[in-house]
Amino acid sequence: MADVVKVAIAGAAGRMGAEAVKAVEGADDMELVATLTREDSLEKLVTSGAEVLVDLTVPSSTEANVHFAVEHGIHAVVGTTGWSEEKLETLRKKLEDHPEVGVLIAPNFAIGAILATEFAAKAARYFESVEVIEMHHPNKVDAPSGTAAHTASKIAAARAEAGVAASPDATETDQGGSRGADVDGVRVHAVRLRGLTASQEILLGDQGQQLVIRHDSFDRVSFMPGVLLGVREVAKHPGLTHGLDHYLGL
Ligand SMILES: NC(=O)C1=CN([C@@H]2O[C@H](COP(=O)(O)OP(=O)(O)OC[C@H]3O[C@@H](n4cnc5c(N)ncnc54)[C@H](OP(=O)(O)O)[C@@H]3O)[C@@H](O)[C@H]2O)C=CC1
Ligand SMILES: O=C(O)C1=N[C@H](C(=O)O)C[C@H](O)C1
Repeated sequence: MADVVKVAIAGAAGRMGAEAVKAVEGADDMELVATLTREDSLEKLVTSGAEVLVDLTVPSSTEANVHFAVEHGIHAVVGTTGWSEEKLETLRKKLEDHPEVGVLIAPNFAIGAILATEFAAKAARYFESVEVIEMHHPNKVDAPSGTAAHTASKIAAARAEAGVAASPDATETDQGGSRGADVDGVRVHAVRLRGLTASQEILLGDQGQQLVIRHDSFDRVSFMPGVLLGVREVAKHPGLTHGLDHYLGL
């Protein structure tokens, strides 16, 4: 890519999209060539000459947007949630036909949240019990959060690799899903509360002790350095990258 990266933002009218527009406009090494709302045709990506699509839309839109970008040789930096393992696998296969294209699916762009997930995965093998609580603003449309699902999966993988048993739980009746969602065997609880932006707590328990790893995003500016890093790096990483931790050398 040239010194100045041509960027398009889908979901530009949304909470994250509006913040990303400001961030890209403020970056000397980027040019915002297109903003897309739900009404816009994806052809705008091609006609604007975009080199990188930043997708900050909704779970029901993101897959089509990213596949369109890949088919047209445009890299994609994706913050939108809703990427199941099945959807990721479909995308991996599509990328095999476009080996020069890079896609970053980032469940969370905030460095603190990325580190919290890493620390939790590292700690998970040493504790008998682990559960995740995510807390967000009440306008969020999906639960559990993409970050919490990603964190739980990484915790589960780390525990499986270390041969740690499932967290003990004597629950016999669970009315209304009180025990939360089961993500790869790890319980994930979702709170929706006015005043919050995005928080995550990982509770790790063992006999007579508890470790709590917590991260709070108080403002969406917390995500912007990660978005810009993704835009700068994505072309250097062809294929699918799941998690900004891979660009950070974590
Ligand atoms: N990875 C990260 O660090 C972060 C990820 N997120 C995720 O980013 C996504 C966006 O969050 P947020 O900004 O709060 O949500 P918003 O609902 O505020 O914004 C989403 C925007 O996308 C628009 N949209 C929907 N479909 C399309 C489409 N096909 N093309 C263009 N625009 C479209 C929506 O329009 P309409 O209103 O008409 O539906 C809306 O304006 C969510 O999945 C959220 O979980 C959020 C924060 C951080
Ligand atoms: O919708 C949000 O706000 C957020 N979504 C992402 C998620 O689902 O993990 C990232 C962050 O938690 C904010």
